[in-house]
Amino acid sequence: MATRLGCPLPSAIAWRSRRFYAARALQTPELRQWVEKNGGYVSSGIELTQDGQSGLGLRTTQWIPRGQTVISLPSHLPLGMRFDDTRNADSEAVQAIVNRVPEELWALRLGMKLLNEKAKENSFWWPYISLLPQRFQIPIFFSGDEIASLQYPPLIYQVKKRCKVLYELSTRDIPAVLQTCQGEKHPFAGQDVDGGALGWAMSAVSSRAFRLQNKKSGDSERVLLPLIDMCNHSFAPNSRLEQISTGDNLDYKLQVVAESSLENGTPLTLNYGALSNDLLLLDYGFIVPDNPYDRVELKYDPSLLEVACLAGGFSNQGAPSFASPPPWQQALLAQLRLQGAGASLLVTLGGPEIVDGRLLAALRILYAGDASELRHQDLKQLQAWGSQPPLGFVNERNVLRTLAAVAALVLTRSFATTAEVDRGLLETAEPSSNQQLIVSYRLGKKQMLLDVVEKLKGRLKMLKADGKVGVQDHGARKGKGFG
Ligand SMILES: C[S@@+](CC[C@H](N)C(=O)[O-])C[C@H]1O[C@@H](n2cnc3c(N)ncnc32)[C@H](O)[C@@H]1O
Repeated sequence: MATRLGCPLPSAIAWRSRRFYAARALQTPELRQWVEKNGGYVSSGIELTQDGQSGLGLRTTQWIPRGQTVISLPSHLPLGMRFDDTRNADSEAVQAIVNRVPEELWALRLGMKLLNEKAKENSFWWPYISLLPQRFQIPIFFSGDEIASLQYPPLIYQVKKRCKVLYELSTRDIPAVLQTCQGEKHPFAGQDVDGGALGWAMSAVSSRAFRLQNKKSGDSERVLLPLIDMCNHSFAPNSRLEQISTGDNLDYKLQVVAESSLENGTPLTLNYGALSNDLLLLDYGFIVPDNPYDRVELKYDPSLLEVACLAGGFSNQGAPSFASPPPWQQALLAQLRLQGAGASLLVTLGGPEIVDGRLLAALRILYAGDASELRHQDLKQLQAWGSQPPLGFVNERNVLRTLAAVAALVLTRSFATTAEVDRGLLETAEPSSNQQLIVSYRLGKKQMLLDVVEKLKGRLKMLKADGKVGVQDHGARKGKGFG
């Protein structure tokens, strides 16, 4: 079982029918016609294209003015859960299977619907479904060795968790439901729904679904948007998705609108959301270099702080007691939710804030000699950098040194290769290969930690350079104190 976890999806390709292998790009006029025939609109100024890096995409074939609608879909074209839809009602078996899928694996829930539609090749959505990619370069399809070579424990944990759920569903839960369905009642035309098929369905949905407001229930739901989902991602997109109410009833349409004027030949891009590289890789199979939403996650761990404190130059004597701080410090750590019931120990390094505010505040508190030092501070101030070190020069110096050592320790403890080795590997990796994706991903995390160390060292230098820093102006602060 342990070895299968890395790759429980052997037959993703075998599951697919021969007809399914037709070149996707060749079928794209059919998709356009299908959208138009079913009440949608597609501007004559856009076309589908293909490149080696991001697959299919949409591109302008003429100048498009800002604000122009380039695609419009009526509300019956998106493919969502919609079990009440009588036209393409799911069988009881599919509903029974979906009910066994954990809620957090929403993509798989919707994917089951997709598998059901796919089995009926004459389904309403077939012109769209037949264009979905045959394979996905996402970590649940990586080999065990490739998953291990991601090197970053939080992501490896997530990948293994997904693999385990898929494995259990496909070997235990789904067969239990399907063995009760024979002949015409079989929702997938007698085909096994194994880990490969399930993994395919989950990947198809996780890499393409959009979150929309359900006008009837008011809830948000994830749906697949034919043709619109051919837009690739950018954090600085040139198009936006709009959900527009039509008339007085609850009906709506979905539109892709040009955010700026677009020159001929411009790829249409949408923003998939404020997603870290972990989520982009897990769900979509790509990463964005210098992603502003990416962070390195770690657990708030007193023993790590202890080692970092010593590595930062503190002697054993005089070092704070990280594992069992005095009660006044414990009370503040609890307010930061780093201790006690309801604690949330996940903290981050990287991003514009350099380190998680809670970790910064915790260290400032732990290095404070006694509660009176904090009486003119509030927790909000302690979680931010500000122009002055809130608890004085010595406290801030200790905090910065310890944080830099934490980042360096995470770098050396978590990752089996150095950034330098990874850069060398990238020079020889095949473009668009799993190896290139994996090494780029882990190198991004390492670079982020190296940047954190550099930024903290920079702050340390500035702290020394400014003679005034460290003189606490207690008189200037009023109220809000908790000391
Ligand atoms: C919603 S689909 C977009 C259409 C897709 N390119 C296709 O071939 O069907 C999302 C997928 O497109 C690719 N993609 C989108 N934006 C990308 C980007 N900025 N860089 C690399 N790949 C991207 C990824 O494979 C992702 O899973």
